[in-house]
Formats: sequence, C-alpha cells, structure tokens
Amino acid sequence: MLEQILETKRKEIETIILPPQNNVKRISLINALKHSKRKPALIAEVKKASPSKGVIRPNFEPIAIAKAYEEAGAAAISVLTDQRYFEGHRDYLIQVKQAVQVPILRKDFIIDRKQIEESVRIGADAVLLIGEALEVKKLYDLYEEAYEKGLECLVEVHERDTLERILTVFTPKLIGVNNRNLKTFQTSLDTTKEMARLLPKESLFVSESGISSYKEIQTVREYGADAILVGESLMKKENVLSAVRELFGEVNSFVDTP
Ligand SMILES: O=C(O)c1ccccc1NCC(=O)[C@H](O)[C@H](O)COP(=O)(O)O
Repeated sequence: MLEQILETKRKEIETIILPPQNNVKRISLINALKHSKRKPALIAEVKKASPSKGVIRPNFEPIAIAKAYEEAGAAAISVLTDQRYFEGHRDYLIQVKQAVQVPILRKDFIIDRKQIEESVRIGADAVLLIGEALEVKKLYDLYEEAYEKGLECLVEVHERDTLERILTVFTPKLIGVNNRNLKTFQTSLDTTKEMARLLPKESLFVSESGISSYKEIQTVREYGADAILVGESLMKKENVLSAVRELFGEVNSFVDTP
C-alpha cells in the first residue's frame, strides 16, 4: 500500500501549483507537546477517511472539528492533506491554521522539497517524514530543508530496522512510532513497547495510531510515550470535544436513559 501511495505522490508532485505565501505565525509543535497540561500530550487528527477504513466521518467539518479539539485541550492538531487516499486537502490545513492557536502538523507523504515549500506556504508548523518512505539520506535532507524554512518534523517509523538506520545518521528531535502495520493495517501497541527502548533519550516520543481508550493511553504512557497521535477513534464520535474527554478518562461514556 505504501508503495502505491508513494507512486501517486510522485506523479502529483509534478502538478503542484505553489500557493502564495500565507503570512502566519509559526508555533513550535515540540514546545506545545513539552508544555501540554495533558500527559501524554495529544495530537488530535482531522481525518475524513483512510485506506483501511474508507470514510470515517461523512459529515466532515474541519474547522469545527479543529476548534473542538483545541477547546478539549489538544496540544496540537494533525491535518491529513492527502486527497486520493484520505480525502484530505491542503485547503483544510489553511482553514484550520486560521481557526486555532495550537500548532498544526501536516500529515501527508512528503518525499520532495517542493512539498516542504508548499507546507510552508499553506501555514503548517510541522511536517511528517515517514522513515519507510524515504532513503535515510533523503529523509535527512528534507529534515534539514524543513528546519531551514522554519518547520519542525515528526519523523515517523513503523519498523525497528528503519529506526536503527535513521539513528546511524542523525537523531530526530521528535520521533513518532506508528502502531499501524503498513501491509496489514493492523494496529498493535506492542510496536510502541518494542521501539520505546531503542529511542534516544533526547528525542520526544509520540505513539501514533490505534489508540481508542484511556487504558491504552495509560499503556503507552507506561511505555514512555510523551505524546499520542489519535485520529479515527475521535473522528468516529459525533461530539469530538467530549470524545477527547472520554478518551482521557474524564467523563463517562455511558448516557443514562430515563
Ligand atoms: O489510517 C490508515 O489507514 C493509514 C493507512 C496507511 C498509511 C497511513 C495511514 N494512516 C496515517 C496515520 O498515521 C494515522 O492517520 C494517524 O496515526 C492516526 O491514527 P488513528 O488514530 O488510528 O486514526
């Protein structure tokens, strides 16, 4: 599946028309995660659909969702901008950035400098770089390019080998361990557990995907996660504000009937 997505991206890059520079105040994702009141800090995802689940949220209103996430105490918001597989759009990120004060992560398949420039112009604060999608040298070049342009990077890994390869070249400031197997789409928090002990102490650590309960939050916290990235389980709930509170064990999910 990843190869299929990347093939689509390679073709799309040719067609990207860079929008004019959007004058926005850049906010540090890393600082927001470090200083979050919620522990682990929450990166809440604006996600309409996915290759594994199809449409998750038919009634999709990115601005309203983002504002609710912010009100619920999310430290940052992740916006999927891939159109083909996630029904996202770069315009959603532009709109969300204007509507909230928390940092915005552009969640897409970044494989080229042109996408970094595009991310700057649409107002992203950080971009995702996926270890399995890039040669380490290329990943490092994009990482440097992003930082030079004022963006931070979440360097995501799914497999131990990928992490080990990256760490021979550099130490990312922010590392995401993705619990989703890219071949089967199954999620397992064991991935977080297994990778946690390999992570450099100086990197901030995000556990991504497949988190849907307070118990699971406690589990990844025990494994050492500083932050979590959650999409589907929040997007499936009509009221995302109370969905965040439920996820963090603050309100009961049961509604009493008379
Ligand atoms: O979500 C998918 O099905 C997917 C499939 C293939 C590549 C990436 C995919 N998701 C991107 C993400 O990493 C997630 O949207 C993010 O971590 C949130 O995960 P979840 O809470 O499970 O929606």
